[in-house]
Amino acid sequence: MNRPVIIAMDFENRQEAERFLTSFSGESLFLKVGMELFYKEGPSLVRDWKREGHRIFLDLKLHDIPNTVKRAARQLATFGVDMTTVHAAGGVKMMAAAMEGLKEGTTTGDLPICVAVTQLTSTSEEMMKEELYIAHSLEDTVVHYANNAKRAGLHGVVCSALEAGHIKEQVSPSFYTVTPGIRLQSDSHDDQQRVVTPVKAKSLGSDAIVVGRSITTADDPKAAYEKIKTEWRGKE
Ligand SMILES: O=c1ccn([C@@H]2O[C@H](COP(=O)(O)O)[C@@H](O)[C@H]2O)c(=O)[nH]1
Repeated sequence: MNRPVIIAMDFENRQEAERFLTSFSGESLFLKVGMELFYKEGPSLVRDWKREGHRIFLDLKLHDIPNTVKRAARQLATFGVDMTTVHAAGGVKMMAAAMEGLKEGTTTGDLPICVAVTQLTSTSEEMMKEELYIAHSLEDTVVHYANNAKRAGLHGVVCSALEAGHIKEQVSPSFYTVTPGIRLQSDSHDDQQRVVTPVKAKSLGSDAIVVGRSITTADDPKAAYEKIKTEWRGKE
């Protein structure tokens, strides 16, 4: 996969999302459908966007007992998505169950890339220790969860680009790192804590960036997307 910029389609409904897509006039994009849009529009939206030539990252962050996650993953695999998520906090058995479910449900033979959320990019070191009561450093925790994800047979993790290099070093250079929390220098951080620019994400070695509001709320979304893509990939 060629260093994608994945656009987080955090819209209230299909109409708003598709109004946004008109700025891209038929271009094939990598679109992340999260809980808000999926709970409103369901699998038909995902199938339609796939048919239109977009790649789909269905980001539902499964987190439950292994049997429930396996059964949910089996259903999810039938949508033909390109990438999906579970929470690493569910443990190795839960993540392995998700992989089993995806394998059972995949009808085309193309298994979606499954990545585990290590620590949300809205979590700070302080919050992790004081609220979540995790006694290790944020970086050690992220790397530990990434190792668990590898043991469970997942393809990679969701983390901040700040941790991508350590994951490559300590888990595997080919372990896929998907990194949200991307902001241009001038942007507000909003609710994100571990934030980097596209240029920095590139230098830190992340494989894919996820960008929502910096594109979706920009005055000119297409221009914002192109600027981010150029910073992230360099001129093509
Ligand atoms: O740790 C995580 C995991 C997922 N996300 C998702 O990425 C986008 C980021 O949106 P921005 O508007 O660019 O902040 C959003 O859909 C999150 O659900 C994340 O941010 N951090």
